[in-house]
Amino acid sequence: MASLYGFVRRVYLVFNPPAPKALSESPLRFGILGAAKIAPLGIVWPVKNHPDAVVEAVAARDQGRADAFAKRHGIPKAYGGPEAYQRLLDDPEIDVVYNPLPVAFHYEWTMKALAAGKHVLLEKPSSCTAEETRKMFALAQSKGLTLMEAFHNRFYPAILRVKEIVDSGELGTPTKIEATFAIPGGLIKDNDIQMIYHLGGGVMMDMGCYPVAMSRYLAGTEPTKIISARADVHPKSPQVDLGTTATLAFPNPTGSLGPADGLTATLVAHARLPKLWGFLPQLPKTFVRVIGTRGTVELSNFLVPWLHHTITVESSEEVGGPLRKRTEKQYGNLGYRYQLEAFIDKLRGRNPENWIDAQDSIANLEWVEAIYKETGLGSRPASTAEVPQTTTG
Ligand SMILES: NC(=O)C1=CN([C@@H]2O[C@H](COP(=O)(O)OP(=O)(O)OC[C@H]3O[C@@H](n4cnc5c(N)ncnc54)[C@H](OP(=O)(O)O)[C@@H]3O)[C@@H](O)[C@H]2O)C=CC1
Ligand SMILES: O=C1OC[C@@H](O)[C@H](O)[C@H]1O
Repeated sequence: MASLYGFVRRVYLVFNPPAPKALSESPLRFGILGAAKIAPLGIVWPVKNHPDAVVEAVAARDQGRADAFAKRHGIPKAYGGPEAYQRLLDDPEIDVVYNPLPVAFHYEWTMKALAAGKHVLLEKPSSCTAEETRKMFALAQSKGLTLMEAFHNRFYPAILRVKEIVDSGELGTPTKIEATFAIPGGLIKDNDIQMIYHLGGGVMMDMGCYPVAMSRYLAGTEPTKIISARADVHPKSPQVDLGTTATLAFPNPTGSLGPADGLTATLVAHARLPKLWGFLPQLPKTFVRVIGTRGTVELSNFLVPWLHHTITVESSEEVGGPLRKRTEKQYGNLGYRYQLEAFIDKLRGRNPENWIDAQDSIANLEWVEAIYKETGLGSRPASTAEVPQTTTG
Protein backbone atom coordinates (compact mmCIF):
# COMPACT_ATOMS: atom_id res chain seq x y z
CA MET A 1 0.00 0.00 0.00
CA ALA A 2 2.81 2.37 0.99
CA SER A 3 4.62 1.66 -2.26
CA LEU A 4 1.45 2.32 -4.28
CA TYR A 5 1.05 5.63 -2.48
CA GLY A 6 4.72 6.43 -3.19
CA PHE A 7 4.27 5.65 -6.87
CA VAL A 8 1.14 7.80 -7.21
CA ARG A 9 2.84 10.63 -5.33
CA ARG A 10 5.93 10.53 -7.52
CA VAL A 11 3.89 10.57 -10.70
CA TYR A 12 1.72 13.37 -9.37
CA LEU A 13 4.74 15.47 -8.46
CA VAL A 14 6.33 15.11 -11.87
CA PHE A 15 3.13 16.23 -13.60
CA ASN A 16 2.30 18.85 -10.97
CA PRO A 17 5.65 20.07 -9.70
CA PRO A 18 5.47 22.27 -6.62
CA ALA A 19 6.44 25.84 -7.45
CA PRO A 20 9.79 26.91 -6.04
CA LYS A 21 9.61 28.98 -2.88
CA ALA A 22 11.33 32.00 -4.46
CA LEU A 23 12.06 32.73 -8.12
CA SER A 24 15.36 34.26 -9.09
CA GLU A 25 15.11 37.89 -10.26
CA SER A 26 16.61 37.07 -13.62
CA PRO A 27 15.99 33.37 -14.27
CA LEU A 28 17.51 31.65 -17.28
CA ARG A 29 15.05 31.87 -20.15
CA PHE A 30 14.53 28.70 -22.16
CA GLY A 31 13.18 28.41 -25.69
CA ILE A 32 11.91 25.11 -27.06
CA LEU A 33 12.42 24.11 -30.69
CA GLY A 34 9.33 22.14 -31.73
CA ALA A 35 6.16 21.32 -29.81
CA ALA A 36 7.62 17.87 -29.21
CA LYS A 37 5.90 15.13 -27.24
CA ILE A 38 8.84 14.89 -24.84
CA ALA A 39 9.02 18.64 -24.18
CA PRO A 40 6.59 18.79 -21.22
CA LEU A 41 8.34 15.97 -19.37
CA GLY A 42 11.83 16.89 -20.52
CA ILE A 43 11.77 20.62 -19.83
CA VAL A 44 8.42 22.33 -19.17
CA TRP A 45 7.53 20.61 -15.89
CA PRO A 46 11.08 20.47 -14.54
CA VAL A 47 11.47 24.20 -15.17
CA LYS A 48 8.25 24.97 -13.26
CA ASN A 49 9.94 23.59 -10.19
CA HIS A 50 13.30 25.32 -10.63
CA PRO A 51 13.88 28.66 -8.92
CA ASP A 52 16.23 29.92 -11.62
CA ALA A 53 14.57 29.01 -14.94
CA VAL A 54 11.51 29.85 -16.99
CA VAL A 55 10.28 28.70 -20.39
CA GLU A 56 10.02 31.92 -22.36
CA ALA A 57 9.11 30.66 -25.84
CA VAL A 58 8.21 27.70 -27.97
CA ALA A 59 8.58 27.47 -31.75
CA ALA A 60 6.67 25.14 -34.02
CA ARG A 61 6.43 24.86 -37.77
CA ASP A 62 2.75 25.63 -37.51
CA GLN A 63 1.51 28.75 -35.67
CA GLY A 64 -1.61 27.02 -34.35
CA ARG A 65 0.48 24.22 -32.91
CA ALA A 66 2.89 26.69 -31.27
CA ASP A 67 -0.03 28.70 -29.82
CA ALA A 68 -1.75 25.60 -28.47
CA PHE A 69 1.45 24.35 -26.82
CA ALA A 70 2.19 27.79 -25.34
CA LYS A 71 -1.35 28.15 -24.01
CA ARG A 72 -1.39 24.66 -22.50
CA HIS A 73 1.88 25.27 -20.66
CA GLY A 74 1.65 28.97 -19.83
CA ILE A 75 4.53 29.95 -22.11
CA PRO A 76 4.54 33.68 -22.97
CA LYS A 77 5.81 33.54 -26.58
CA ALA A 78 4.83 31.24 -29.44
CA TYR A 79 6.75 31.41 -32.71
CA GLY A 80 5.02 29.66 -35.60
CA GLY A 81 5.59 29.08 -39.29
CA PRO A 82 8.47 28.03 -41.52
CA GLU A 83 10.93 30.53 -39.95
CA ALA A 84 9.80 29.86 -36.39
CA TYR A 85 12.87 28.00 -35.17
CA GLN A 86 15.24 30.69 -36.42
CA ARG A 87 13.03 33.46 -35.00
CA LEU A 88 13.25 31.82 -31.61
CA LEU A 89 17.03 31.65 -31.94
CA ASP A 90 17.14 35.34 -32.89
CA ASP A 91 15.14 36.32 -29.81
CA PRO A 92 17.54 38.16 -27.45
CA GLU A 93 15.32 37.20 -24.52
CA ILE A 94 16.22 33.51 -24.92
CA ASP A 95 19.32 32.32 -23.06
CA VAL A 96 19.05 28.57 -23.49
CA VAL A 97 17.59 26.35 -26.20
CA TYR A 98 16.08 22.94 -25.55
CA ASN A 99 16.37 20.90 -28.75
CA PRO A 100 13.95 17.95 -28.90
CA LEU A 101 13.74 17.79 -32.69
CA PRO A 102 14.02 14.51 -34.62
CA VAL A 103 17.64 13.33 -34.42
CA ALA A 104 18.30 14.24 -38.05
CA PHE A 105 17.81 17.90 -37.10
CA HIS A 106 19.81 17.90 -33.87
CA TYR A 107 23.02 18.93 -35.60
CA GLU A 108 21.56 21.69 -37.78
CA TRP A 109 19.56 23.40 -35.04
CA THR A 110 22.12 22.97 -32.31
CA MET A 111 24.78 24.52 -34.55
CA LYS A 112 22.42 27.40 -35.37
CA ALA A 113 21.46 27.84 -31.72
CA LEU A 114 25.12 27.96 -30.67
CA ALA A 115 25.90 30.37 -33.50
CA ALA A 116 23.12 32.58 -32.12
CA GLY A 117 24.87 32.56 -28.75
CA LYS A 118 22.51 30.21 -26.92
CA HIS A 119 23.39 27.39 -24.56
CA VAL A 120 21.79 24.12 -25.63
CA LEU A 121 20.23 21.21 -23.78
CA LEU A 122 20.07 18.65 -26.56
CA GLU A 123 17.89 15.55 -26.58
CA LYS A 124 19.48 12.14 -26.97
CA PRO A 125 20.98 10.77 -29.11
CA SER A 126 23.08 13.86 -29.73
CA SER A 127 23.07 13.57 -33.54
CA CYS A 128 23.28 11.08 -36.40
CA THR A 129 27.07 10.74 -36.42
CA ALA A 130 29.93 11.13 -33.97
CA GLU A 131 31.46 13.59 -36.41
CA GLU A 132 28.42 15.88 -36.11
CA THR A 133 28.56 15.62 -32.34
CA ARG A 134 32.24 16.50 -32.37
CA LYS A 135 31.48 19.62 -34.42
CA MET A 136 28.67 20.71 -32.12
CA PHE A 137 30.88 20.49 -29.06
CA ALA A 138 33.73 22.24 -30.87
CA LEU A 139 31.45 25.15 -31.72
CA ALA A 140 30.08 25.30 -28.17
CA GLN A 141 33.58 25.39 -26.79
CA SER A 142 34.79 28.01 -29.22
CA LYS A 143 31.89 30.25 -28.22
CA GLY A 144 32.12 29.59 -24.50
CA LEU A 145 28.65 28.07 -24.43
CA THR A 146 27.30 25.03 -22.60
CA LEU A 147 25.99 22.06 -24.54
CA MET A 148 24.81 18.85 -22.92
CA GLU A 149 23.12 15.74 -24.25
CA ALA A 150 19.97 15.13 -22.22
CA PHE A 151 20.68 11.64 -20.89
CA HIS A 152 18.28 12.29 -18.03
CA ASN A 153 18.72 8.86 -16.45
CA ARG A 154 22.36 9.49 -15.68
CA PHE A 155 21.25 11.94 -12.95
CA TYR A 156 18.80 9.81 -10.98
CA PRO A 157 19.72 8.75 -7.43
CA ALA A 158 19.06 5.07 -8.25
CA ILE A 159 21.58 5.10 -11.10
CA LEU A 160 24.15 6.88 -8.98
CA ARG A 161 23.64 4.28 -6.26
CA VAL A 162 24.19 1.39 -8.71
CA LYS A 163 27.37 3.03 -9.93
CA GLU A 164 28.48 3.47 -6.32
CA ILE A 165 27.87 -0.23 -5.61
CA VAL A 166 29.82 -1.31 -8.70
CA ASP A 167 32.70 1.06 -7.94
CA SER A 168 32.82 0.07 -4.27
CA GLY A 169 34.22 -3.33 -5.19
CA GLU A 170 31.41 -5.14 -3.38
CA LEU A 171 30.72 -7.23 -6.48
CA GLY A 172 34.38 -8.06 -7.04
CA THR A 173 35.62 -7.53 -10.58
CA PRO A 174 32.80 -6.85 -13.05
CA THR A 175 32.69 -9.55 -15.72
CA LYS A 176 29.35 -8.94 -17.41
CA ILE A 177 26.88 -6.13 -17.93
CA GLU A 178 23.41 -6.67 -19.32
CA ALA A 179 21.29 -3.67 -20.25
CA THR A 180 17.92 -4.03 -21.91
CA PHE A 181 15.39 -1.44 -23.00
CA ALA A 182 12.61 -3.22 -24.85
CA ILE A 183 8.90 -2.59 -25.19
CA PRO A 184 6.01 -4.53 -26.70
CA GLY A 185 4.66 -3.82 -30.16
CA GLY A 186 1.83 -1.36 -30.64
CA LEU A 187 3.41 1.56 -28.79
CA ILE A 188 5.63 2.99 -31.51
CA LYS A 189 3.85 3.37 -34.81
CA ASP A 190 5.39 3.36 -38.26
CA ASN A 191 4.95 7.13 -38.58
CA ASP A 192 6.87 7.84 -35.36
CA ILE A 193 10.13 9.73 -35.95
CA GLN A 194 11.95 6.74 -34.47
CA MET A 195 10.85 4.60 -37.38
CA ILE A 196 11.85 6.98 -40.16
CA TYR A 197 15.36 6.52 -41.47
CA HIS A 198 15.88 9.99 -42.95
CA LEU A 199 14.80 11.53 -39.61
CA GLY A 200 17.52 9.58 -37.82
CA GLY A 201 15.25 6.69 -36.89
CA GLY A 202 16.10 3.17 -35.81
CA VAL A 203 15.89 1.53 -32.41
CA MET A 204 19.63 1.61 -31.75
CA MET A 205 19.55 5.39 -32.15
CA ASP A 206 16.49 5.96 -30.05
CA MET A 207 16.15 3.35 -27.32
CA GLY A 208 19.51 1.65 -27.89
CA CYS A 209 21.56 4.73 -27.10
CA TYR A 210 20.55 4.26 -23.44
CA PRO A 211 21.98 0.73 -22.94
CA VAL A 212 25.13 1.77 -24.80
CA ALA A 213 25.55 4.80 -22.54
CA MET A 214 24.69 2.87 -19.38
CA SER A 215 27.16 0.06 -20.06
CA ARG A 216 29.97 2.53 -20.76
CA TYR A 217 29.10 4.49 -17.63
CA LEU A 218 28.98 1.46 -15.34
CA ALA A 219 32.10 -0.07 -16.88
CA GLY A 220 33.84 3.24 -16.31
CA THR A 221 35.77 2.77 -19.51
CA GLU A 222 35.26 2.56 -23.27
CA PRO A 223 34.64 -0.75 -25.05
CA THR A 224 37.48 -2.20 -27.06
CA LYS A 225 35.46 -3.94 -29.77
CA ILE A 226 32.10 -5.31 -30.83
CA ILE A 227 31.89 -9.05 -30.36
CA SER A 228 28.57 -9.39 -32.18
CA ALA A 229 25.61 -7.30 -33.29
CA ARG A 230 22.38 -8.37 -34.91
CA ALA A 231 19.30 -6.40 -35.96
CA ASP A 232 15.67 -7.26 -36.67
CA VAL A 233 14.76 -4.84 -39.41
CA HIS A 234 11.48 -3.15 -40.16
CA PRO A 235 9.65 -5.17 -42.81
CA LYS A 236 8.82 -2.04 -44.80
CA SER A 237 11.96 -0.05 -44.08
CA PRO A 238 15.07 -2.20 -44.29
CA GLN A 239 17.47 0.45 -42.94
CA VAL A 240 15.43 0.82 -39.75
CA ASP A 241 16.07 -1.64 -36.95
CA LEU A 242 13.09 -2.60 -34.80
CA GLY A 243 15.32 -4.51 -32.43
CA THR A 244 19.09 -4.77 -32.03
CA THR A 245 21.22 -6.94 -29.76
CA ALA A 246 24.93 -6.26 -29.44
CA THR A 247 27.73 -7.64 -27.30
CA LEU A 248 30.67 -5.36 -26.60
CA ALA A 249 34.02 -6.17 -25.05
CA PHE A 250 35.53 -3.90 -22.43
CA PRO A 251 39.07 -3.98 -21.10
CA ASN A 252 39.56 -6.15 -18.05
CA PRO A 253 39.16 -3.54 -15.29
CA THR A 254 41.76 -4.87 -12.87
CA GLY A 255 44.09 -6.96 -14.96
CA SER A 256 45.04 -10.21 -13.26
CA LEU A 257 42.08 -10.22 -10.84
CA GLY A 258 39.51 -10.61 -13.59
CA PRO A 259 38.76 -13.51 -15.87
CA ALA A 260 40.95 -13.78 -18.94
CA ASP A 261 38.26 -12.53 -21.29
CA GLY A 262 37.59 -9.37 -19.26
CA LEU A 263 34.25 -7.63 -19.17
CA THR A 264 31.51 -8.00 -21.78
CA ALA A 265 28.25 -6.10 -22.11
CA THR A 266 25.16 -7.42 -23.82
CA LEU A 267 22.85 -4.65 -24.92
CA VAL A 268 19.31 -5.13 -26.13
CA ALA A 269 16.96 -2.54 -27.56
CA HIS A 270 13.62 -3.51 -29.03
CA ALA A 271 10.68 -1.33 -30.03
CA ARG A 272 8.34 -4.20 -30.88
CA LEU A 273 8.91 -7.27 -28.77
CA PRO A 274 7.08 -10.18 -30.35
CA LYS A 275 4.04 -11.60 -28.55
CA LEU A 276 4.67 -14.67 -26.42
CA TRP A 277 3.15 -17.78 -27.95
CA GLY A 278 1.82 -15.49 -30.66
CA PHE A 279 -0.83 -13.80 -28.50
CA LEU A 280 0.51 -12.53 -25.16
CA PRO A 281 2.13 -9.06 -25.22
CA GLN A 282 5.44 -8.94 -23.37
CA LEU A 283 5.94 -6.48 -20.54
CA PRO A 284 8.44 -3.64 -21.06
CA LYS A 285 11.99 -4.50 -19.98
CA THR A 286 14.21 -1.72 -18.72
CA PHE A 287 16.79 -3.40 -16.53
CA VAL A 288 20.52 -3.21 -16.11
CA ARG A 289 22.54 -5.90 -14.36
CA VAL A 290 26.21 -5.96 -13.46
CA ILE A 291 27.72 -9.32 -12.61
CA GLY A 292 31.04 -9.45 -10.83
CA THR A 293 33.30 -12.15 -9.48
CA ARG A 294 31.71 -11.80 -6.02
CA GLY A 295 28.19 -10.68 -6.73
CA THR A 296 25.52 -9.07 -8.85
CA VAL A 297 23.54 -5.85 -8.81
CA GLU A 298 20.36 -5.39 -10.79
CA LEU A 299 18.35 -2.23 -11.25
CA SER A 300 14.88 -3.15 -12.45
CA ASN A 301 14.30 0.12 -14.30
CA PHE A 302 17.35 2.04 -15.46
CA LEU A 303 15.39 4.27 -17.78
CA VAL A 304 12.95 6.04 -15.47
CA PRO A 305 13.77 4.76 -11.99
CA TRP A 306 12.02 7.81 -10.50
CA LEU A 307 8.76 6.09 -11.47
CA HIS A 308 9.50 2.75 -9.83
CA HIS A 309 12.49 0.50 -9.34
CA THR A 310 14.22 -2.01 -7.12
CA ILE A 311 17.97 -2.37 -6.73
CA THR A 312 18.76 -5.99 -5.89
CA VAL A 313 22.25 -6.83 -4.66
CA GLU A 314 23.62 -10.31 -4.08
CA SER A 315 27.22 -10.46 -2.94
CA SER A 316 29.63 -12.50 -0.93
CA GLU A 317 32.80 -11.77 1.02
CA GLU A 318 34.88 -14.01 -1.23
CA VAL A 319 34.69 -15.58 -4.66
CA GLY A 320 32.44 -18.63 -4.41
CA GLY A 321 31.35 -17.76 -0.86
CA PRO A 322 27.75 -17.68 0.39
CA LEU A 323 25.71 -14.90 -1.21
CA ARG A 324 23.84 -12.35 0.88
CA LYS A 325 20.87 -10.67 -0.76
CA ARG A 326 19.34 -7.27 -0.10
CA THR A 327 17.15 -4.81 -1.91
CA GLU A 328 17.39 -1.06 -1.94
CA LYS A 329 15.40 1.82 -3.37
CA GLN A 330 16.76 5.26 -4.12
CA TYR A 331 13.95 7.57 -5.07
CA GLY A 332 13.92 11.31 -4.95
CA ASN A 333 11.10 13.54 -6.02
CA LEU A 334 12.51 15.37 -8.94
CA GLY A 335 12.29 13.12 -12.02
CA TYR A 336 13.72 14.89 -15.06
CA ARG A 337 14.42 17.88 -12.82
CA TYR A 338 17.75 16.36 -11.68
CA GLN A 339 19.16 16.81 -15.17
CA LEU A 340 17.93 20.40 -15.35
CA GLU A 341 19.46 21.10 -11.98
CA ALA A 342 22.90 19.97 -13.18
CA PHE A 343 22.54 21.97 -16.38
CA ILE A 344 21.61 25.17 -14.56
CA ASP A 345 24.33 24.67 -11.97
CA LYS A 346 26.82 24.53 -14.84
CA LEU A 347 25.44 27.69 -16.46
CA ARG A 348 25.60 29.49 -13.14
CA GLY A 349 29.23 28.55 -12.59
CA ARG A 350 28.53 25.95 -9.91
CA ASN A 351 30.08 22.53 -10.28
CA PRO A 352 27.38 19.88 -10.87
CA GLU A 353 28.10 16.53 -9.24
CA ASN A 354 27.28 14.73 -12.49
CA TRP A 355 27.69 15.76 -16.06
CA ILE A 356 27.69 14.29 -19.55
CA ASP A 357 30.62 15.81 -21.32
CA ALA A 358 31.60 16.14 -24.96
CA GLN A 359 33.79 13.04 -24.98
CA ASP A 360 31.05 10.96 -23.43
CA SER A 361 28.49 12.01 -26.06
CA ILE A 362 30.97 11.58 -28.92
CA ALA A 363 32.01 8.12 -27.74
CA ASN A 364 28.42 7.00 -27.27
CA LEU A 365 27.61 7.81 -30.84
CA GLU A 366 30.82 6.22 -32.07
CA TRP A 367 29.67 2.95 -30.49
CA VAL A 368 26.10 3.33 -31.76
CA GLU A 369 27.53 3.83 -35.24
CA ALA A 370 29.92 0.90 -34.81
CA ILE A 371 26.99 -1.33 -33.85
CA TYR A 372 25.06 -0.17 -36.91
CA LYS A 373 28.08 -0.92 -39.05
CA GLU A 374 28.34 -4.41 -37.59
CA THR A 375 24.63 -5.12 -38.23
CA GLY A 376 25.14 -4.05 -41.84
CA LEU A 377 22.60 -1.22 -41.59
CA GLY A 378 25.13 1.61 -41.44
CA SER A 379 24.91 5.04 -39.81
CA ARG A 380 21.90 7.27 -40.19
CA PRO A 381 22.43 9.95 -42.86
CA ALA A 382 24.45 12.97 -41.78
CA SER A 383 22.89 16.41 -42.10
CA THR A 384 23.33 18.25 -45.39
CA ALA A 385 22.23 21.58 -43.92
CA GLU A 386 24.57 24.51 -44.22
CA VAL A 387 25.52 25.52 -40.73
CA PRO A 388 28.07 27.83 -39.10
CA GLN A 389 31.31 26.02 -38.18
CA THR A 390 33.82 26.70 -35.44
CA THR A 391 36.04 28.94 -37.54
CA THR A 392 33.21 31.16 -38.75
CA GLY A 393 30.99 30.91 -35.66
N1 LIG B 1 14.54 12.18 -22.85
C1 LIG B 1 13.56 11.34 -23.10
O1 LIG B 1 13.03 10.66 -22.21
C2 LIG B 1 13.06 11.21 -24.48
C3 LIG B 1 13.74 11.81 -25.49
N2 LIG B 1 13.28 11.74 -26.77
C4 LIG B 1 14.06 12.42 -27.79
O2 LIG B 1 13.43 13.68 -28.02
C5 LIG B 1 13.39 13.99 -29.39
C6 LIG B 1 11.96 14.18 -29.82
O3 LIG B 1 11.22 13.03 -29.60
P1 LIG B 1 9.60 13.11 -29.56
O4 LIG B 1 9.16 14.08 -28.56
O5 LIG B 1 9.14 11.72 -29.47
O6 LIG B 1 9.33 13.67 -31.01
P2 LIG B 1 8.05 14.24 -31.78
O7 LIG B 1 7.56 13.22 -32.72
O8 LIG B 1 7.09 14.84 -30.84
O9 LIG B 1 8.76 15.34 -32.69
C7 LIG B 1 9.51 16.37 -32.19
C8 LIG B 1 9.29 17.63 -32.96
O10 LIG B 1 10.06 17.58 -34.14
C9 LIG B 1 9.59 18.62 -34.98
N3 LIG B 1 9.90 18.36 -36.37
C10 LIG B 1 10.66 19.16 -37.15
N4 LIG B 1 10.79 18.65 -38.37
C11 LIG B 1 10.10 17.51 -38.38
C12 LIG B 1 9.85 16.55 -39.38
N5 LIG B 1 10.32 16.68 -40.62
N6 LIG B 1 9.09 15.52 -39.04
C13 LIG B 1 8.61 15.36 -37.80
N7 LIG B 1 8.82 16.25 -36.80
C14 LIG B 1 9.55 17.32 -37.11
C15 LIG B 1 8.12 18.76 -34.68
O11 LIG B 1 8.03 20.11 -34.37
P3 LIG B 1 6.85 21.11 -34.73
O12 LIG B 1 6.11 21.17 -33.42
O13 LIG B 1 7.59 22.32 -35.10
O14 LIG B 1 6.03 20.55 -35.83
C16 LIG B 1 7.89 17.92 -33.43
O15 LIG B 1 7.23 18.62 -32.45
C17 LIG B 1 14.17 12.88 -30.08
O16 LIG B 1 15.49 13.28 -30.18
C18 LIG B 1 14.07 11.71 -29.12
O17 LIG B 1 15.16 10.84 -29.22
C19 LIG B 1 12.09 11.16 -27.04
C20 LIG B 1 11.36 10.54 -26.06
C21 LIG B 1 11.83 10.47 -24.69
O1 LIG C 1 14.16 8.42 -24.91
C1 LIG C 1 13.22 7.66 -24.98
O2 LIG C 1 12.71 7.14 -23.86
C2 LIG C 1 11.40 6.62 -23.84
C3 LIG C 1 11.12 5.85 -25.09
O3 LIG C 1 9.83 5.35 -25.11
C4 LIG C 1 11.38 6.70 -26.27
O4 LIG C 1 11.22 5.93 -27.42
C5 LIG C 1 12.77 7.20 -26.27
O5 LIG C 1 12.92 8.17 -27.26
